Amino acid sequence: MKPIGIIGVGEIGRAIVEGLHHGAAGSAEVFLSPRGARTAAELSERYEGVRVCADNQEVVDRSELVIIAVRRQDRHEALAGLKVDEDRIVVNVMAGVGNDELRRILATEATEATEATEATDVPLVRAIPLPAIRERRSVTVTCPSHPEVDSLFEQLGGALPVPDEDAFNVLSALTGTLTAHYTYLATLTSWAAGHGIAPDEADRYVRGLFQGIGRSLGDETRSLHQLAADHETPGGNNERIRTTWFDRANSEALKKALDGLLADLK
Ligand SMILES: NC(=O)C1=CN([C@@H]2O[C@H](COP(=O)(O)OP(=O)(O)OC[C@H]3O[C@@H](n4cnc5c(N)ncnc54)[C@H](OP(=O)(O)O)[C@@H]3O)[C@@H](O)[C@H]2O)C=CC1
Repeated sequence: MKPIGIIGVGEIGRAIVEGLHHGAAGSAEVFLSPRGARTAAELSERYEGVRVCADNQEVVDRSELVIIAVRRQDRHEALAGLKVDEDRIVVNVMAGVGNDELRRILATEATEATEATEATDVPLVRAIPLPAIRERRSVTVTCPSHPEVDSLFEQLGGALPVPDEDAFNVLSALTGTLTAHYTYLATLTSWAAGHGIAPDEADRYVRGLFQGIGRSLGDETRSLHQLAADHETPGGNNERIRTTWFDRANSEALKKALDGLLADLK
C-alpha cells in the first residue's frame, strides 16, 4: 500500500488510521500532521509505521496519497503555503468543499499568488469516510472514481464511486441524518424513563430493538418498504405510530431539511 498522509487528525483522521490497522492488517506507512497533537501522538505510539510529522508540508512530501481531514473553516490555514506535486493523490474529505475550490486553494498556495489563475493537475478525489470505517464497516462514497483511492476504501469497508459532485452532495446530505437518528433513539429512551422505566433498562431495551433493525438491514433481498411492512401488523401499534407521527407533514419536513442542506453543500 502506498504511504498515506493525513492532514487533520481528529475523529475521522483517527478512524482512518484505526481502520487501516483493524484486524490482522496494518502494513501501511502513515504520516500524520502535528495538529490534533494528542490523538496523533497516541496513534503513533499504538501503531508501528505511524509517524507524526513536523508540519503539513512534511506530510505531503512523505506520502503518495494525502487525505485532507480538517474542518472546513480550517482549510486555508491547513493548506497555507503547501506545495503538492502532481504525482500525489489528494483525498478531500471536507464536507462542503468541492474539488474545484480545493484545486484553486492548492494552486494559489503553490504559486503564492493572491489570485488563483491556474489550477494544479494533482488528482483530487472527494470522499465521505464515516466513523464506522475504524472497524471497516462503512461504505465510503468517492468522486471521481480513482483506482488507488477506491481500492483504499474497498479495504476499509467498501467504496461507492459516483460520477459527479451533484450525486456526491446528495449522498453527503444523507450522512447528515445520523445524529438525528441517535437523538431519536435517546428521545424514545427518555420518554420511557419519564413513564417510570429505569433509564438504564430503557436504554438497554431501545438499543436491543434497534440493533435488531440494524441486522435486518443486512438482508438486501427485501426492500426498505418491504422490511417496514414485515414489521407491521395491519391496524397494529407500528402502523399507528408510523401514520400518526411519521405522517406526510413529518416526511415533507425531513425532505425540506435535506433540500436546505443540499443547497448549502453545492
Ligand atoms: N466526523 C464525521 O463523521 C465526518 C467528518 N467529515 C469531515 O472531515 C473533516 C474532519 O472532521 P472531524 O474529524 O469530525 O473533525 P475534528 O474536529 O475531530 O478534527 C479536525 C482536526 O483537524 C485539526 N486541524 C485544525 N487545523 C489544522 C491545521 N492547520 N493543520 C492540521 N490539522 C489541523 C484539528 O486539530 P486541533 O484539535 O488541534 O484543532 C483536529 O484534530 C471535516 O471537514 C468534516 O466535514 C467527513 C465525513 C464524516
